[in-house]
Amino acid sequence: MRASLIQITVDEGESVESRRVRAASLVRQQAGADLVVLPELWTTGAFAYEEFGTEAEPLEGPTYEAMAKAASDAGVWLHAGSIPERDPDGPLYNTSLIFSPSGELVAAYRKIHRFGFDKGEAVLMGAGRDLVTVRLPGTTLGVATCYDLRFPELFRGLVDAGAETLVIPAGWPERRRAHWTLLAQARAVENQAFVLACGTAGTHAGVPQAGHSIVVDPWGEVLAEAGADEEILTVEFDPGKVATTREQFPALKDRVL
Ligand SMILES: NC(=O)CCC(=O)C(=O)O
Repeated sequence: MRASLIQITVDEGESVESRRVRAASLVRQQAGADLVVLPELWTTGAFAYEEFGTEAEPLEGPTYEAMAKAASDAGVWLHAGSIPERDPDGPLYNTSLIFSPSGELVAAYRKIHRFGFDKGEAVLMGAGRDLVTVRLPGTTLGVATCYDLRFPELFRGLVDAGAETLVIPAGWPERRRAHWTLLAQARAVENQAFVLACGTAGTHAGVPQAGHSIVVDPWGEVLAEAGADEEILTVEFDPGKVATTREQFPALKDRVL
């Protein structure tokens, strides 16, 4: 399976519309990949709290339209990262969109753990409730978003629902880059699953981004890691390694709780 993680730059020097057009073009350039991944809140920036309200879109808004078309033009499964979603009957949500190679929306995931403690996303957005998995030929994706990475019980739930490849779009800051790498490897090892974690480059709202998108295999080996700048991280992996790792080192079977 070939996956491309698009570590796009998110900064104030580019308009949301221009970045949307550029992201769609980058997705189209990945034709031939099986799965393409974009980061969290790449239209606004994950820390650009003041823009969440002004740039929020309905689920089937401009980013949905652009990404559905890009997925079908490229013929790829697309985890299009997340958007600030405006629910007509409720609050904003940090919502990930996943498209099939024909451009159909196959899943939407509203981020469960909101970041910011008593400010930012934690107060501006509502919390999702539902775990989301997506069946692809050869593997089942389990999806989570950025701060979710710190909550291992969410990933256990995804594994119980059949997840073998954990896809985590993020807008992780440089300040806590060591946590990002460590937690990505931990989630891979403890769940004996692939982890595909895609961050952003650049600086927005004064927060330098870590970049360093990473792909980890079920044994915890780092298969590929990006630098800090905009980059397409492409990796080939064998989804069958999840089953062999779980068979040869059956720690998941020893769960007591
Ligand atoms: N956008 C986020 O969820 C940021 C998470 C983060 O900075 C952290 O967990 O540290």
